Amino acid sequence: MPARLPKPAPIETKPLSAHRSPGLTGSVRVPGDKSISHRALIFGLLSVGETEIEGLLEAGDVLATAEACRRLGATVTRIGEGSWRVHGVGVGGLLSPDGTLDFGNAGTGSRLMMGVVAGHGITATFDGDASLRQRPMMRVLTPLLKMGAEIVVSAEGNRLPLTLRGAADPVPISYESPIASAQVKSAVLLAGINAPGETTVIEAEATRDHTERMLRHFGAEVTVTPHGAHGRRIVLRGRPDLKPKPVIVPADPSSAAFPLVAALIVPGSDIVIEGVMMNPLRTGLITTLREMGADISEANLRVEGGEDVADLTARHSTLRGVEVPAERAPSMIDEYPVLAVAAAFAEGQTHMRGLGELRVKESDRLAAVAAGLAANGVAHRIEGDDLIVTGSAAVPGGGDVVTHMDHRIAMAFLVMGLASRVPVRVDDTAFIATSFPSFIPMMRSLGAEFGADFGADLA
Ligand SMILES: O=C(O)C1=C[C@@H](OP(=O)(O)O)[C@@H](O)[C@H](O)C1
Ligand SMILES: C=C(OP(=O)(O)O)C(=O)O
Repeated sequence: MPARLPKPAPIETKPLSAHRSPGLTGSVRVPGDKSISHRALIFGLLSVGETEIEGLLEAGDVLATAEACRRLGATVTRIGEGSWRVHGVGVGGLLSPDGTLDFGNAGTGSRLMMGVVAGHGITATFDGDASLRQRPMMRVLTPLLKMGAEIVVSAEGNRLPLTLRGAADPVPISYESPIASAQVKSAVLLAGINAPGETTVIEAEATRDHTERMLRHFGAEVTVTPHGAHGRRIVLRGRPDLKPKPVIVPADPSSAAFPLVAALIVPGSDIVIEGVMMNPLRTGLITTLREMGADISEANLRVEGGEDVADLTARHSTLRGVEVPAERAPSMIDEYPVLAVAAAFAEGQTHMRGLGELRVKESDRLAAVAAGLAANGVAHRIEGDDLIVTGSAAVPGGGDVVTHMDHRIAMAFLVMGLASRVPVRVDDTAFIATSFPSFIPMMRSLGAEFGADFGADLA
């Protein structure tokens, strides 16, 4: 009998305040990359035999994908901390699951698995929490329907809950994605695995390439060529014989972003974040922070699990506002909430361009960030899809931040409170467990001061 999967912690509202802290010091390793963790489980499902995964992110979003893989026929076993085995059934061997696949808060898990189901002659019902039920699914369903999948039933606007009938013989397509989205690209490629011939995705802006890398790692033939100024053309030869391969998951740069920015804004800080993935399609935040004057250095550059990783040292820095070009957005799409916090502490104006996609994340992040900045006395404005923040080293703070079921909003504003004059309160930290369950204790280990005191008396 396989060991039972750990269940995601029950969600209850957990408010928290972050207080001006002494300099952060010490060395930490943030958990495994969320994007790679989802994909490692899915590729384990799609290969016949045993895939060993080390460093898997054990957080709500990924545990939901693990459970979905199990219901589609894989045996998924936790061996020890971050150490997992997936005994997969292989392409073509998937089963129609009993009951609903519940993806909780996870856009990536649900959309990638829609690609998997679309490429198999099976039927599955997808659901999620109130945040995921709001998120657009047609972006992945449009190409998947062209490949032969059918929507059996769905909530209004083709949102979740949704039942998808896959194609036993998916049609290979060439798809020019109108959105810069690794989830869309990945859904098409995952469906294309079971299609005869070549499935092509053309993206105008290069997005994270973990699916392409993992396809190759598991034995598929993928060619990637430049397309236009910033884009790529990805061609997958269908029906590869995927073979299980060990996966080592590097530390998540999107999680590292929080201690990184905290060290830059809290005076006296000097921290090390070990083994952070430095895939250039994920390092837009580091590029931007350095342009702002951040003291971030890389040491022990090495390759782990097929990805470049480095130990990052970050020290308190005097930051200045910069222009952040729209074409950089895909390489730092999840980092804008915490970049906005860095911008609040930077002298002058930081102009972040092309943030339309932030409106359809776990919350409307453009609106949630703007509301959080307003609550904490930070001058800012939204112009179209741009966010413009006018910062200064002295951020008032004192705000009550509404997190809207969004882990990154919660973590970003807790980071702000570590350096603002008056503590910052967030209404709910429960969703941090979807991507970074150890965030609060890890930040405390560096010297961050949080309280549980949620009330008007703090100011
Ligand atoms: O493919 C992935 O693993 C992800 C892609 C991004 O979403 P989009 O594809 O919607 O940009 C990102 O925001 C998400 O956290 C993870
Ligand atoms: C957008 C995110 O994730 P997802 O789309 O998987 O919910 C995120 O983690 O910031």
